[in-house]
Amino acid sequence: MQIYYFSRTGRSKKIAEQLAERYETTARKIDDHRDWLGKVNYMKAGAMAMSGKMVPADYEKPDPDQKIVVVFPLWASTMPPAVKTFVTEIGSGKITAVVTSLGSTLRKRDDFAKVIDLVGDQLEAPEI
Ligand SMILES: Cc1cc2nc3c(=O)[nH]c(=O)nc-3n(C[C@H](O)[C@H](O)[C@H](O)COP(=O)(O)O)c2cc1C
Repeated sequence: MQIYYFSRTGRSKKIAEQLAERYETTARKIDDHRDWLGKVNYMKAGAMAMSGKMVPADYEKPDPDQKIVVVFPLWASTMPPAVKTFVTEIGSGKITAVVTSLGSTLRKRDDFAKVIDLVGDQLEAPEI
């Protein structure tokens, strides 16, 4: 089990770390080296996600023979740009997506091996 995450405010990171602990592995960060915090960056984040943009992303290369789980926040009903990069490079069909959000769910989901929606204020690590 390989657990990856992208997180702006820490909710997805927390879930990834809980899963990593459960499966006795480490949570690996998908890192775009950008600061998405603050109001202006929030707007930028939404606009970039909505337009389907990708940004370069650093991450430890996954072993293709092991299961890949990615925990990430829903941005404008879709993936954050760095997650889109990861999914495009690795192939969505191999990935179980765990999507954290406040109210809505991932719109385009059929390409993933599986999608688990974690919606609301209080999130708990799901069964994978
Ligand atoms: C740019 C942006 C767009 C968002 N769009 C949505 C959305 O469409 N639907 C929703 O329910 N939550 C939306 N959210 C809320 C986040 O998905 C939610 O707070 C998430 O759990 C945050 O995870 P994180 O702490 O790992 O960044 C959005 C947040 C951001 C920053």
